Amino acid sequence: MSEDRVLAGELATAAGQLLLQIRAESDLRGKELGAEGDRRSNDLLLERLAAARPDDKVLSEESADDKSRLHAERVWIVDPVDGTREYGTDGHTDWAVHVALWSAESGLIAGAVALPALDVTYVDSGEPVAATTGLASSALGERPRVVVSASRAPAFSRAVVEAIGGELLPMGSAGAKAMAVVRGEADAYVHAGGQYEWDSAAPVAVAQAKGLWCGRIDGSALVYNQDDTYLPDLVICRPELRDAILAVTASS
Ligand SMILES: Nc1ncnc2c1ncn2[C@@H]1O[C@H](COP(=O)(O)O)[C@@H](OP(=O)(O)O)[C@H]1O
Ligand SMILES: [Mg+2]
Repeated sequence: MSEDRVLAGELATAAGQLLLQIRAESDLRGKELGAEGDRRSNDLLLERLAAARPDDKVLSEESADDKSRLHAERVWIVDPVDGTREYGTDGHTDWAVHVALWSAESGLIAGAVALPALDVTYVDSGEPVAATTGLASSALGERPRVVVSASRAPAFSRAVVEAIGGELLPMGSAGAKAMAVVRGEADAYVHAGGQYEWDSAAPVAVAQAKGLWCGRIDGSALVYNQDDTYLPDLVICRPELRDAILAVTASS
């Protein structure tokens, strides 16, 4: 595995452990805990990236946007806590830390998604694999499961599950939802209505390496390190579901 991928995995895991510790030791809950976790996880990621990769730029949800990244060769795209709402709520495991690396030459070249409450970090293998070997070995179920935001499910959610004869599974965090598809617990993740580059960069890097199809709801490519970091919609799904899902989402 490339050194960048190893670093992405180490940083996401370390930030996740810090977040677990903060949650265990703090009396804060809700938005206050989310804000504290965001700030301290961001500090850890920025410090460790500055030490390990001093020449690279960083785009973080929790930092001022340094536009020099637009001319950089390599940009780390990080979300210190994804699923902030769930992190602040007792009993939730659907929150994540995202660390991705984008290069001007090749787009996303490394990605790690830590799910600290589940004690697991997913790192993209860097080797594109066939869908049949990369995905969970289970065949597509009779009723494919579609994960959607627990608080902001897209308007087309119901139409998507009707088109594929599936069922909806609400869940927090873009990273947690994408990794549910990577694990084979779900078959697709659809989102629309708002999101930013840091919400999807690392999850997409991992999901693509697993042979999942990733793109916008109109079928176009997800493009990162843009001036405007708003990237409001995406589909991550088993390739065999792509056409049926896009038939609904592209016309919505
Ligand atoms: N309509 C919207 N506008 C902006 N961001 C959105 C959004 N819907 C979801 N997101 C962001 O996408 C991430 C996953 O959301 P959800 O849990 O609802 O699926 C969250 O990231 P953060 O927790 O990092 O803010 C959330 O803020
Ligand atoms: Mg996020």
